[in-house]
Amino acid sequence: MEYKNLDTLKAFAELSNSKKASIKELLSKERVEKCNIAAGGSLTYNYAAMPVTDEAISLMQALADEDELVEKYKAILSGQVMNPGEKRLVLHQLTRGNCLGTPVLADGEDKGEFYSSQLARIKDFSEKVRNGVIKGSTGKPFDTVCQIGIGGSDLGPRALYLALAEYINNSPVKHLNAKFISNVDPDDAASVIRTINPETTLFVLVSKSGTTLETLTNQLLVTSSLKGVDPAKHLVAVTSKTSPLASSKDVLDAFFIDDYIGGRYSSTSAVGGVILSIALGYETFEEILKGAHEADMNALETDITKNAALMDALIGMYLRNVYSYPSTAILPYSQALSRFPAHLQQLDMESNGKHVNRFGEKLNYVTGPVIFGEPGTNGQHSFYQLLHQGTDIVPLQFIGFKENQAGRDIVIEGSTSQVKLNANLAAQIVAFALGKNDDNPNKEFDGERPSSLIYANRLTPLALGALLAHFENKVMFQGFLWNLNSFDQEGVQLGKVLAKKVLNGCQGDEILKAFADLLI
Ligand SMILES: O=P(O)(O)OC[C@H]1O[C@](O)(CO)[C@@H](O)[C@@H]1O
Repeated sequence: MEYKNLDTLKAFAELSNSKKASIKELLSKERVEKCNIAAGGSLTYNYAAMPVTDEAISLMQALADEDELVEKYKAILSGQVMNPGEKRLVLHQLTRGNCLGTPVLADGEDKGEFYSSQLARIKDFSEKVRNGVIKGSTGKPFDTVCQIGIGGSDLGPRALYLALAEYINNSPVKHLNAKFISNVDPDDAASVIRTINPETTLFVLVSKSGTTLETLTNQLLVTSSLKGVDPAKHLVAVTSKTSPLASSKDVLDAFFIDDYIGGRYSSTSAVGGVILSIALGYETFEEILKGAHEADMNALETDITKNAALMDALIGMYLRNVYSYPSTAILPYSQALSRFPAHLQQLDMESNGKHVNRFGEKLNYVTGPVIFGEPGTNGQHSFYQLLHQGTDIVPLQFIGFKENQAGRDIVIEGSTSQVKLNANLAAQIVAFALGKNDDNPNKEFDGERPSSLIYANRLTPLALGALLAHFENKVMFQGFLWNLNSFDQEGVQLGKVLAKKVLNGCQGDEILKAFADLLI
């Protein structure tokens, strides 16, 4: 859908060209207290340090209304085809609740029913593994679960597990160690196999397509290493019903994900549900789903000052298309979120790193930004020099929590470590925004570096679910704004084809062979 009329976009552009807002001039105590949006799942999104004036906000509201962004979201939720090319539905939000209250039927199947039946199976299976009813082939209960998968079959589930491991350790809920194998690099699998006891480890083989080279290779590498056990009793599959894996006899059980759920949007399906329920308890996974559903409900707000994901999306587009900033940094001040930026790289860059619109027409505007990031305060000792004094301005997305997860802390020089962490977070937001004058240019900070902050009291399963869904919905709204198909990934296919060509001897492609000869 093109914009009904381009006045809003033109006004948007003129606004920034003619009178670029200054964060230094905008920022105040009152603005910090005013620019908060409840995002669901105990999260709050704060945009006080973004260069958006009231005028820009009213233009963004007009753009959201003109482009019918919430209506498009409702169309997705009700199972309408959004992508003309693929005739595919986009149903990942349905895995955590039914926002519109009506079941989504696709080819006659009640998808809500399918998802709840899969959840029931995950609950039953994970409880039996955790309480020793389901044991390994030598009769020992499982104490470790290991996911074999890559991309969306690895990044989201791994990020969510790492985000809650310490939280669970500091709770009465039993914690089964989870490990992850993803890369076809044999050292990846070796580094995990060396640390596990085959008799007490259950492997979760995750591949929606059931054809991904890395995952199938690792399945054989792992099962060939399992001495003294029957591999089929130590392996479950998570795949689509239409994949070759669905009918494999080499697995103890199989859980299914809907064809209409993209890999990078699949953490709240069985792709994340099986391993998270076995490792952290089904109730923990249920809380993640609850938080994600609350964020999905928040994303239905038509008033952008009440819709955190939509405001985040609009500001992101403003900084990308009007200020022409090429990248965005995700900076969680929480070591538990160490792999969350990596998950968001796939979510954002594989969704909106596109050069044609939904109708296959070449675009004449820029689309998805480069996403990178590391937890704070570590990033401060790594790449913050460029963020503060580099020649490129990089929009920043901070994430922070008032309390830690492990419950263990120490007071040194009058403050706890958690307070020191958040003192750095608050300081960085202000340093980026306001900078510092200095007679020595090398010590001068221009400021005017835009940032947002998502915060909550503590990184709980509920907050984590909402955080996951917030970014999924932000990326979805930006895809609508850029008129893209955010739910395919043609850009990853060429590399796979050429890799297969190398494995088959390069078939006369001398440049390909020249590089292959350097390495093989
Ligand atoms: O789950 P599968 O089908 O093995 O795919 C793994 C990943 O490969 C991709 O298809 C391409 O990177 C991702 O979108 C997906 O998450």
